[in-house]
Amino acid sequence: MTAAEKGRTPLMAGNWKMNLNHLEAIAHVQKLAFALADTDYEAVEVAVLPPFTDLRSVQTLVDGDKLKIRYGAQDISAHDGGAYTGEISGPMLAKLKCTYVAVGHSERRQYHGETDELVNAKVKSAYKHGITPILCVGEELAVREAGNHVAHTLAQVEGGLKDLPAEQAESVVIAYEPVWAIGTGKVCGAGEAQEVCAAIRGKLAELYSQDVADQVRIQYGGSVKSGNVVEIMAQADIDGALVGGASLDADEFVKIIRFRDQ
Ligand SMILES: O=C[C@H](O)COP(=O)(O)O
Repeated sequence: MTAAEKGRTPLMAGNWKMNLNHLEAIAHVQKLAFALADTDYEAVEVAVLPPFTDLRSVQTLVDGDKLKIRYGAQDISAHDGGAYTGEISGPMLAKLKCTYVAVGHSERRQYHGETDELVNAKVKSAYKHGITPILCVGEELAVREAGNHVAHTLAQVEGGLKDLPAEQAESVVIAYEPVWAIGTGKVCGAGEAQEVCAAIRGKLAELYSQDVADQVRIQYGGSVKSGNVVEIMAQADIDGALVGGASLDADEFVKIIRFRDQ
């Protein structure tokens, strides 16, 4: 059964990473909104995760034009405020009405040394301020080659959700992103992605309950494009995509969002 058949609304989120200034952000969101005008947002949820500096512009556009595109941030501080130079807090993101925040993206883990413990603190900070975390997990190439990809990813899920109550866990979004497939053009086979996403759902059932596991949306991320999204979205435990590079091309992102039209 696909996500929709299970009652989980697919979430297509564009992670812009460190791309597009606030003026480019406005043009990009306007183009997306125009192209998505007749989209049934009840059937597919659309979100963009721009850099922090774009959030106010995106908020103004979304509010002003009553767009149904949601937005969020790419990171959140574990702290609510204070002497943390360069950090952006949950209260700041909540004030900007962010719906989502990506937490523990592999680029944060790799370049900024984020541990499961810190990721867990950020997940809790997001919930504390009413923002839904998109918890990113996934293995590096060496881990997959050693055959430890499932265990590695499940450990990240468990670490990221540590001590999180079921009422919060049931709304978390988990993005499975094999690191070796990010920005490389090497897409993880849909069946391989499904194997890990099914294991993630199994872990959620073990940590919480089958009911919680059935509610959580699990995205796949890593070189998603219009040419492979249909096969990815046909997998039983994949409920959306976290799209990097392809989300910067409005036409391509729209084709991904409208995967059902293919
Ligand atoms: O957050 C998005 C992922 O890192 C995937 O990026 P990508 O679509 O450029 O491979």
